[in-house]
Amino acid sequence: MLFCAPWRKPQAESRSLSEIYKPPDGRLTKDVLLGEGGTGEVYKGRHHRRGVVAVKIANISRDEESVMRELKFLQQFGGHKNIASYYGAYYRAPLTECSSEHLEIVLEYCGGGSLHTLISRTNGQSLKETWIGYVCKEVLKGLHHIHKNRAVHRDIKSLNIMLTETAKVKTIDFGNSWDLDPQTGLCHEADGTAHWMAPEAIRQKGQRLAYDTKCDIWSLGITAIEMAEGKPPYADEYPVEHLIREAQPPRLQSNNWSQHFVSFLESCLKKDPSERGSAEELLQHPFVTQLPPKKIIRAEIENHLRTLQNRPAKKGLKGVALWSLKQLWRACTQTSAEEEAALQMALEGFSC
Ligand SMILES: Nc1ncnc2c1ncn2[C@@H]1O[C@H](COP(=O)(O)OP(=O)(O)OP(=O)(O)O)[C@@H](O)[C@H]1O
Repeated sequence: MLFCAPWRKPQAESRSLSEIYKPPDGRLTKDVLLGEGGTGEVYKGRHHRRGVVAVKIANISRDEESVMRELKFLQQFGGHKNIASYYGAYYRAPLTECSSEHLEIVLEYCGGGSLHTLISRTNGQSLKETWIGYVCKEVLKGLHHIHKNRAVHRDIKSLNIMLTETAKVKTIDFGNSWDLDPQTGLCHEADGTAHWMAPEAIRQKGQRLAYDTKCDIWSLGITAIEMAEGKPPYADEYPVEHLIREAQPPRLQSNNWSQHFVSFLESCLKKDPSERGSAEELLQHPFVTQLPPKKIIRAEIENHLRTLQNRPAKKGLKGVALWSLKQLWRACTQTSAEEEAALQMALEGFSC
């Protein structure tokens, strides 16, 4: 019996990848490295028609099937406004006999960085509750679209949620995504990142897995805790799988969060997936329906992203001290408005 429909190369596409995807031939240039994952590196680049883009370099010699599966999901879902757009892919032949074939996947550039970076570079590693509500709402919209089409993302976490420079929220990385079985609506393959994985998606010895779209909702709940507390529950525990399966669902540590937030999390983190809210249901939850106007929240986040961009990345105390001294020196040589801004940044540098 077929459960998770495995990806198969369509009949019409039994041609070689070099025939399906053309070489870039000067249409695509790569610039700075944006990030690195299991699939390969992601660069900021320039496409002759799209302008600034992100370029994901996927090694097809290593795992062609998973790259092609990711491409399929990008093509299918990249049109949604909460999913990074897919613009196309180019083929790169191996440079030598021993090197690998690559696909250069061209994506919408998310210039605000990952949600993970936003959390880790914010003082106290805790985001404002309205920002958490806004991010959850935008991710839920993307998930609703994916789930409606009978697929699961299976790797929702702060590293796979990106922000544009204007604080729009975009889900990335469909490398773990999977189509649900058309008959049962279930998936039986174990995959995901341990701390964010739903209890039912964790394989136990001798047990057959069976889970559905609700696994993404659990991962979103864990991501909401990450936004509030800077890390997922049991962050320092390895392995964590037995805790996720056996312990009570995680809760927020502080009592300072609103009842709406607490209740939203309870709906995301029900251990029994049939009691967990769906994306569609959670989009009606007051935690995300009673937010201040989106344009206000986006302006706040956009402003914060700009401040972070002007601040050095964490380089240890010495790096921060040196940078802050430079800012102080600049403050002494500038006009009063610039002086105040530079002083503010210098002080923030010491606390970041
Ligand atoms: N569209 C984008 N715009 C800007 N940066 C991006 C974009 N896509 C990816 N990145 C950066 O590259 C990193 C790796 O991307 P991605 O998660 O897609 O790679 P991966 O190899 O599939 O990772 P994983 O090992 O989690 O499967 C991201 O965390 C992010 O920092």
